[in-house]
Amino acid sequence: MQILDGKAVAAFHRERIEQRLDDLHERQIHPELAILLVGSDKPSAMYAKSMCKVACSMGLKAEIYTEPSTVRETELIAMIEHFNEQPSIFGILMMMPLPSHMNATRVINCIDPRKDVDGLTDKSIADLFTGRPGFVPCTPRAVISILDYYHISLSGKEVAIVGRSNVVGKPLAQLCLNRNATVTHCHTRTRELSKVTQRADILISAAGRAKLIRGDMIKPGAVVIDVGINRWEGKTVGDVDFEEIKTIAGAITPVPGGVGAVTTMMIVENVVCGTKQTE
Ligand SMILES: Nc1nc(=O)c2c([nH]1)NC[C@@H]1CN(c3ccc(C(=O)N[C@@H](CCC(=O)O)C(=O)O)cc3)C=[N+]21
Repeated sequence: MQILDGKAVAAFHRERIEQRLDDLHERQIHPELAILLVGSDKPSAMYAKSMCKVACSMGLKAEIYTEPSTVRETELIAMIEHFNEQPSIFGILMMMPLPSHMNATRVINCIDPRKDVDGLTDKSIADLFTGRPGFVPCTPRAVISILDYYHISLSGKEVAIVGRSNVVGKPLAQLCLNRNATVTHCHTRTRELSKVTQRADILISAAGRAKLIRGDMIKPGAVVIDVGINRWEGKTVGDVDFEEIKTIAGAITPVPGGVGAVTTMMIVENVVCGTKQTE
């Protein structure tokens, strides 16, 4: 069984992105990333922290703006509008999910699409769905980027995606379709989930539930991509029961050190390199 090493993938992209950032600095352009963290969602706090660490290590200025979950929607929108107007800010990253008392769609769509580095606005979503250039959400991009690095083709493959969030599951299905995969999209109401997952050549779990994917759910030799971030006995684990599947799967991304490690690099790339063609 092969470990798909996210750190190696991130390192592969790092040099080119740093070069681009150096070029900008030489031209006296100093891009900044504004990270908005609302409430106390653990994965979001973890992401914000590693995002800052990676950005700083590469010479990209990144700042976390933390607000309590009780912050008013109007106040949050005012912050976004301020970032929209500030020329030094190239990217605005809104951590999801937002507290339930807010209208997340309304808040997100206040982000200037030119600064929407995580591809969350309606404009970015429409661009992705119709194949126009635009910002693509970074976690799904990280998944594709890992498959590309290891030369795992999606074309004609049976792909099962578990989880249908707007940040991960839905855009990921679109990216896999663009690569000519046959996509089955599973979720909490899917009946006989294991029957569907057993068919998959590539199984991607983004459900956010520890030990959801067990050994008897995968096809021998399948590629398993674990996007989950969960706490289990004080440790960070994915959705996949690693011990159970390690003798059955052909390849797997670990948590940590898998998809998450690449996601942060994709954000930096979006901030310093601008929009990408739909992948
Ligand atoms: N708009 C938005 N986009 C997201 O992509 C998004 C989000 N909101 N909200 C929260 C989740 C969570 N998430 C993580 C990404 C990277 C790591 C990460 O860097 N993990 C490293 C280090 C983990 C560690 O410190 O142990 C690793 O897996 O190797 C973690 C979590 C992105 N999310």
